[in-house]
Amino acid sequence: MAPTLAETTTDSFDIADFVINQGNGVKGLSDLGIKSLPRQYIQPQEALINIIPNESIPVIDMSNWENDPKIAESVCEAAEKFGFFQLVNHGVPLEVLEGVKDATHRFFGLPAAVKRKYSKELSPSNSVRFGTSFSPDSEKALEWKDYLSLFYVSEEEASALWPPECKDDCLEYMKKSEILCKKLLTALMERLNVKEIDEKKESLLMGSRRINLNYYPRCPNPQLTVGVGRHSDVSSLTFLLQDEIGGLYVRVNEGKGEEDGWVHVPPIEGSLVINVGDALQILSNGRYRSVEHCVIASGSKNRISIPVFVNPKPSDVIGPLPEVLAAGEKPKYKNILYSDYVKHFFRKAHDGKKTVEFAEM
Ligand SMILES: CC(C)(COP(=O)(O)OP(=O)(O)OC[C@H]1O[C@@H](n2cnc3c(N)ncnc32)[C@H](O)[C@@H]1OP(=O)(O)O)[C@@H](O)C(=O)NCCC(=O)NCCSC(=O)/C=C/c1ccc(O)cc1
Ligand SMILES: O=C(O)CCC(=O)C(=O)O
Ligand SMILES: [Fe+2]
Repeated sequence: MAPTLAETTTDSFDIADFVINQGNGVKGLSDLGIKSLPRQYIQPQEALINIIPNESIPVIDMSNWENDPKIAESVCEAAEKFGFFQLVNHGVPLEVLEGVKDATHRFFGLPAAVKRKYSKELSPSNSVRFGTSFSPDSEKALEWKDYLSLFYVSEEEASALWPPECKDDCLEYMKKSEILCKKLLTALMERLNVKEIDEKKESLLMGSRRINLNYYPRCPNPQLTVGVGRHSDVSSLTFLLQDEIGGLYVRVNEGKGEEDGWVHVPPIEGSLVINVGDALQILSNGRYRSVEHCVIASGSKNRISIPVFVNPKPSDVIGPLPEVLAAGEKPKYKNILYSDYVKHFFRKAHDGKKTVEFAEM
């Protein structure tokens, strides 16, 4: 039985057990109507960020992509300079975006006992996982986020194992965003002198995909905690769909002499946020940048976001591409097995851009 509000303010109530083990998540806590943030969620001061107003990441209109080469150029420039941009008129149908947002609300609206069936301990497969926070065993403070993470192996596996409340919408979104993904990667590769995406390159760039459904419930003291701590993604590219609430921040001006800080990514209806991940930073020998970002939950509303991580295959060895090194550039990264890289990322708490040190020469 769910605890009463009075019980939640006493030490006799085991927050971690309620949130993590019983599958209630932070949604369960928030739904209880707690008035202050439990101490387990209070982040150390250094996790809190300096927000820069009046700056933003580029917004790129793709309507004339086929006829105007400047649009591809602005994508590549944004990937070099910011590692983050928003796309409008990107060709993924709006009803598909709405469908996957509705599916996310449907999934998180299920009873805890149903969602718990997909937890690490009970899930029928490693490719389906419901959880809370990022890496609860290794974090000093927990994160204010619940998630469902679905690794795509095949249509058949997804049909058999993904939760029926969301599988069709997730698959449709992944299918419809693939065309866009190929367009962006082709343009990004041309700039690196990679003229053709052959089978091997296709595997390195988009050999595996994972979709996460993120749920950040209303939070009593959002300034004291994080929805997601500062991190860069380990993907090649991430396609992020967010709802209208806002709360995603991206680091700008790091090491550039200007004010180092974080800018908000304002929700734009129908848009997709694209960011470069560590795998593309490594493949491009640092030319495209995977940039730190984090999420602050809302004090008044429940927020959802849906990233699709487009990645190398777990069995691929990644390192700087030969085309990039052809002109004599020194490699900044060694060759590493991609699944080792991802395991290293998942084993620790979020720690900004430290993951990539694992691949440095
Ligand atoms: C190494 C993987 C991830 C799992 O392989 P496995 O053989 O099933 O290995 P394990 O089940 O032993 O999982 C390794 C560790 O990763 C953990 N893990 C296994 N999936 C998960 C999971 N979705 N979530 C968070 N821990 C997990 C898992 O709990 C385990 O930790 P530990 O038990 O402490 O040893 C394998 O699927 C793989 O190589 N995948 C490559 C494709 C891939 O998933 N790429 C990552 C794209 S995700 C990305 O860019 C960003 C994600 C992200 C996510 C949340 C954020 O807050 C921010 C960013
Ligand atoms: O919720 C968001 O806006 C971003 C989430 C994120 O960075 C992630 O899941 O990797
Ligand atoms: Fe991320």
